[in-house]
Formats: sequence, C-alpha cells, structure tokens
Amino acid sequence: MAVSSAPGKVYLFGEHAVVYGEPAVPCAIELRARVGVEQRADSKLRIHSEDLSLDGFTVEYDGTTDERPDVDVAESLLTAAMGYVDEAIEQVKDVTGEEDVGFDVSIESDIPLGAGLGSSAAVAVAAIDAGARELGTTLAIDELAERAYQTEYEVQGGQASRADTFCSATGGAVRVEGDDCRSLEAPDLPIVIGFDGGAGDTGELVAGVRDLREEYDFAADTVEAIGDIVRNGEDALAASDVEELGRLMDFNHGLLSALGVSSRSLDSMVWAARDAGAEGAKLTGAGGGGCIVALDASDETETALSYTPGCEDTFRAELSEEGVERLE
Ligand SMILES: Nc1ncnc2c1ncn2[C@@H]1O[C@H](COP(=O)(O)OP(=O)(O)O)[C@@H](O)[C@H]1O
Ligand SMILES: C[C@@](O)(CCOP(=O)(O)O)CC(=O)O
Ligand SMILES: [Mg+2]
Repeated sequence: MAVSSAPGKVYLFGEHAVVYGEPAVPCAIELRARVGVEQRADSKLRIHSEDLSLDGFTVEYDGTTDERPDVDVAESLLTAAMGYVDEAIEQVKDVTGEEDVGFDVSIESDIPLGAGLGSSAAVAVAAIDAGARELGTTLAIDELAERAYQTEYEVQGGQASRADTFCSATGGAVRVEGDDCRSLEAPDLPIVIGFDGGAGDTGELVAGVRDLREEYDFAADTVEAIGDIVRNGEDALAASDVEELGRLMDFNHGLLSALGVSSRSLDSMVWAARDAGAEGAKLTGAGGGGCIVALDASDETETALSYTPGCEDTFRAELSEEGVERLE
C-alpha cells in the first residue's frame, strides 16, 4: 500500500476570476487529506471514506465498466461524492499506462468537504500520488499538479483553474495565472478561519459566474477587477503589509458577493471579523457556504466568530510549507 497526504488551502485573493485567466494567490494550510491506495488482484475499485457521510460508506464496483456501484443513495449524491476519487484513479491509470488495475482506496481527511478549503484538490493530489507510487511510478511535483488539475477540470465540467491543485501539491503560498504556476515568498500570516458548517457546489457556483460573465459586461469587468486586486495583493504580500492585504481582501469579498457566490452566513462571519478588528475578511474558495478567511493577530476575531450566529467553528490556520507528503 502507498499512502500520501496533501494540504488544503485558503485563497488570499482571486478565486473564480482565476478560472478566466486572472491571477490568484492561494496558501496551503495545515489541514490534510491522507489517501491510501492498494492494488487489488482484480480490476475493481473500492473506495472507503469516513468523511463522505455521517456514518461513512464503502462502495465497491468494477472500474473497467460504466456500471455504477450498487449503493442505496441518490445517483447525484454518489457522483458528487465519488467524482474526484474516480477521476483521480483514471489519471493514475493513464499516467502509468495500466488500464486494467483495481484498487482499494481509503481516505481520511481533516478538511471539511465543499467548504472552500480545497478538500477536492487535496484528495486528488494525494490519491494520484499514492496510486502512481503503488504502481511503482513516483511523479514529479509538476506532473502530479497537472494530473490533479485534469481531475478537477473533468469533474467540474471543464471549468477549473490550476490554483487549488498546484497549491496542494507544492505547499506554501503560490501564484497561478493560466498555466503559469509559481511559488511565492509569504510572511507568516495571522490566518483565522470561520466555518458555517455548510458547503457549496463548486461546479454549480463556477457555472453561475460563467453565466453572469456572459450575460453582463459589468460582470466580466468585475472578474477583471478581481485580477487587479490580486496584482496589488502580490505587492502587499511581498512587502508583508498585512493592513493593505486586509483592505484588499475586504474589496475582493465585495466583488465575489457581487458575483453572487457569497451567502448570508458567509457575510455575517465576514462582518463579525471586521467588527472585531480583523485586518480584512473574505470568503474562500467557491463560496455558497463554507468558510471565510480573516487576518487578525489578536484573539478578537476568533472570539467574535465563536459568538456569531451561523458560525459553527472557528480556528487559526498555520501556513503549510509542505505540499504532498509521501508517508508509506
Ligand atoms: N474525505 C473525502 N473523501 C472522499 N471524497 C472527498 C473527501 N473530501 C473531499 N472529497 C471530494 O471533494 C468534493 C468536494 O469538493 P469541492 O466541492 O470542490 O469543495 P472543496 O474543494 O472546497 O472542499 C466532495 O464532494 C468529494 O467528491
Ligand atoms: C472557484 C474556484 O476558483 C476555487 C474553488 O475552490 P474550492 O473547491 O471551493 O476549495 C474554482 C477553481 O479555481 O477551479
Ligand atoms: Mg474543490
């Protein structure tokens, strides 16, 4: 068996706009998904994840046919739940040239699902890395990141950026613009996360922004304005100017909100953080529900969030310098 782990991330700036070629700056955080992959004697795929539902479930089916597994949940739920792992295993088969292999895959993750902290990218990166190693191939980080991007691209209906997957594969803070992916020097930022306990559907939210952008020129301009915020944000990051970073994050949240991807609970948490004196606060990731990211070196934001209706959990997140880790 091969086991790899990969980190989740927050976006300091640029989610959604990055799908249309604007730059974005995500940072890896110390919450990880660990994926174990063991080759089977037959060609079936068995996936076990404790986190996919309250009780966890295990499915087993023949990965070489189009037959879906026989479990008692709605098809849409199953596809949503298994899409990323399924596609990651396809990438393993493709990169190793071994089409008829089967695997037992087990996943353990600290990253809440669909909450904007990049659980899908972390699972894809760790699954592809462990799957390839199980078949004797250790992928270079760039190839791993590219394969994980292909996974997100397929599952999200042809709409995805390389930001989450590159960040999860390499760790640290990164800058992604189209296929130009690079690591950034980042100061130790006082990152606070607020989580509303909910989730958003990345594919649907991305499609919503795409439609708005096609319908209204001002929505397309909004996407471009997010790109301008990111370019300013890079300078603020290089200068370790946390106050300016916060101001730009506030602005970024406003534009994401205008694009329809915030929610009442995300807005409440953002305002609670600002009222508590955070340097800035914004939603992170696709939105719709899930997490906000704020910058505050004091305990005020965490305390305020813990009393905010709609906020289920709040915690400080350390930057993860380590991307994919090969554990076994
Ligand atoms: N622990 C897990 N086990 C299995 N699949 C997971 C796990 N965590 C995430 N996933 C996959 O990632 C999807 C969530 O990804 P997404 O909607 O992009 O949200 P995010 O990346 O912000 O967490 C889940 O529906 C599931 O397919
Ligand atoms: C909205 C988007 O920019 C980020 C999605 O992040 P997450 O899956 O919600 O963690 C989509 C993408 O970049 O592929
Ligand atoms: Mg995702």
